[in-house]
This record gives sequence, structure tokens and C-alpha cells, in this order.
Amino acid sequence: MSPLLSVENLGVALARADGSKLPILHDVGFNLAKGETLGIVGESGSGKSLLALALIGLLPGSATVSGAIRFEGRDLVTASEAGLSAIRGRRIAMIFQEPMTALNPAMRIGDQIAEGLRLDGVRPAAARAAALALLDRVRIADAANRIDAFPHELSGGQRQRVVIAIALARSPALLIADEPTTALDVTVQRDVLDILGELVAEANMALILVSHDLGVIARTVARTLVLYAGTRFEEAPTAALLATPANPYTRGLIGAMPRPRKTDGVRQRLTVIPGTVPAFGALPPGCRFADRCPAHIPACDAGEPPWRAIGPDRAVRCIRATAEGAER
Ligand SMILES: Nc1ncnc2c1ncn2[C@@H]1O[C@H](COP(=O)(O)OP(=O)(O)OP(=O)(O)O)[C@@H](O)[C@H]1O
Repeated sequence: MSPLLSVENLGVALARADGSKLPILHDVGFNLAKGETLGIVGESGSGKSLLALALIGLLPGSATVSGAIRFEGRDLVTASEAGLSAIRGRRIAMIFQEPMTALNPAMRIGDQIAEGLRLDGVRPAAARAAALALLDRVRIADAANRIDAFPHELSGGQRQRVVIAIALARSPALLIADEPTTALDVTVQRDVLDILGELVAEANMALILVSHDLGVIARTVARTLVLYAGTRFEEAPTAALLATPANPYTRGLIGAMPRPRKTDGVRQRLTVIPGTVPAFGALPPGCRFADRCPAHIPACDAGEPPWRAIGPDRAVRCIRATAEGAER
């Protein structure tokens, strides 16, 4: 069976001031089946947001896209703007970090949830009833009274739950959430992630969750794709990725995860990956992670490591990696 979404050899280049093109994304690829959940993780500047925007054709006008993005049998790289706007919202919904930018401040939340359904021809009373049911499903307490509230009358967590309700209203096949909880307090983050995970599973909807935070990814998705400096570094089932990271970069990300200390519950940053992500205009000739990598050997500088399978459901871009874990 063909996957719901297949991304192959995706490249995105952005125009520089002098008119030349600066490649940002390079050889990104993955498949997503119906109902499957995938996390995309990497440090700031790794290209996560550009990837999310590329998937729904919302890149800046200066961007050049190469490779293929196939969704429900259509190639989204070559699709017309009209073709893409017929898919956005209806078949692929998107949630961004800041709920206030997604909500209309002058419109009642129930009307905003019902709006998409009205576009699909649902009558007003049925759309309002569906909006009420969705508010309940995203656990807005006292939904019957809150349905006529304006966004500013809600907390940040409630607003993001309304955004989730809007995204789910039209039963899209794929939801892309880009840092959906980064603007929220840690405890509210967990509630919103749990609601998101539950609703996506109930609806058998596929989810792409973009986050710099492996803790967020670990809580929510079955598979994870690690990006580094614009390209894929590792893909694996999330549990295997966390237990036996094959790429030294993934191991570094895991080491940098804040986690509660057993004794007093204080969150502590254990290790940081030394150095910084290289600039896109000055990438090293070999592995992009070479100058930060604790497992670096001269062969790493010979050329870009190929993307290669290290198991039936695991792949990595590192000449030293094995499925038993990264070289140290
Ligand atoms: N509109 C744009 N014009 C020029 N450069 C851009 C644009 N959008 C992104 N970039 C550059 O592309 C690179 C990848 O950015 P992107 O926002 O995708 O990274 P990210 O992994 O989502 O990081 P963050 O977590 O900080 O958002 C960065 O170097 C960024 O400066």
C-alpha cells in the first residue's frame, strides 16, 4: 500500500541578497502511513520549520524546492497554488507555536471552529453542534458556555486547545504541529500534548510533530526523524532512538534533555553538545557534525556520509553508527 505521505530527496534553497541560492534542506526523506505519528527533532536552525512549511507549500517566495513530496497520490512540489489551497486545512491541517496568531481575536471561538465545517457545506446548527462537541473533546470545561467566548478570554493552554479543535474539525488525514507547546508552561504543555496524541489516535489521523525538545517528541510520537544542519541524521522508532541512539548527534541530544533528578525532582541539564551548528554557507566537506562529534575519525571528512539502513526500520547518516548504538 502506498504511504499517505512520502518525501523523497527533498531540497530547499533560499535566495541570497546577491541572487545566488543557498541550499538549506538537503536529501530529506521519510514515509508516513495513515494514522502514523512522526516527530521531527533538531537544534534551532536545523531546518525543521522550513521542512514543515515545504510540506504544505508555504515556503517564502524566494525558495526553490527539489525532490518529491507525494500526498494522497499528488505531488505537492509541482501542485498549483489552487491545488495546494484545496488540500490545506481540509486534508492537511497545521498548528503553529503561538495560538494567538492562528485565532481571529474578533471572532467567537465556536464560530472559528465551525467556520471550516461551513466551508465544507455543513449547515449552521450542525456546525455549531460539532464545534461544541470538539470543545468538549479538547477538554474545555463548561464548553456550552465557553463556545461564545473570544480568544482573549481564554488562557494560553485553552487557546492552543481551541486551535487543535479548529485543526481537527474537518477531519484532515494529516496534522502538522510545529512547536505547538513551546509557548506554554511545562504542566500545560503536557496536557496539550496528551490531548493532541489522544485525538489524533482516536481519529486515525497522521501526525508530524516538529520540536527542538526530545521530551515533547518522546511523549507523543511513535517514530522520530532527527535533522542536523538541514539534513536527516537518524530515523527510528522513538523508543529505539532513545534507548540506543545510533548517531552520535542523537546521543548528544538525548544527553542534553533536561530530566528530573531522582532525589528532589529538580530538572537538570546534564550535558551540552559542544560547538554550534555550522553556517549553511560554510558546511564542512564531510559529515556536517564532524567538528562537534566525539566519535570523529579522519574518514568522516572524506565526503558526506550516505543515508543508510541499519535495521528493518532504522536508518542513519553516519559511517560509524550501528543499530547497537553510536560509537563513542
Ligand atoms: N524566510 C527565510 N529567509 C531566509 N532564511 C531563512 C528563512 N526561514 C528560515 N531561514 C533560515 O533557514 C535555516 C533553517 O531555519 P528553520 O526555521 O527551518 O529552522 P528550525 O530548525 O525550525 O529552527 P527554530 O527551532 O529556531 O525555528 C536557518 O538558518 C534560517 O535562518
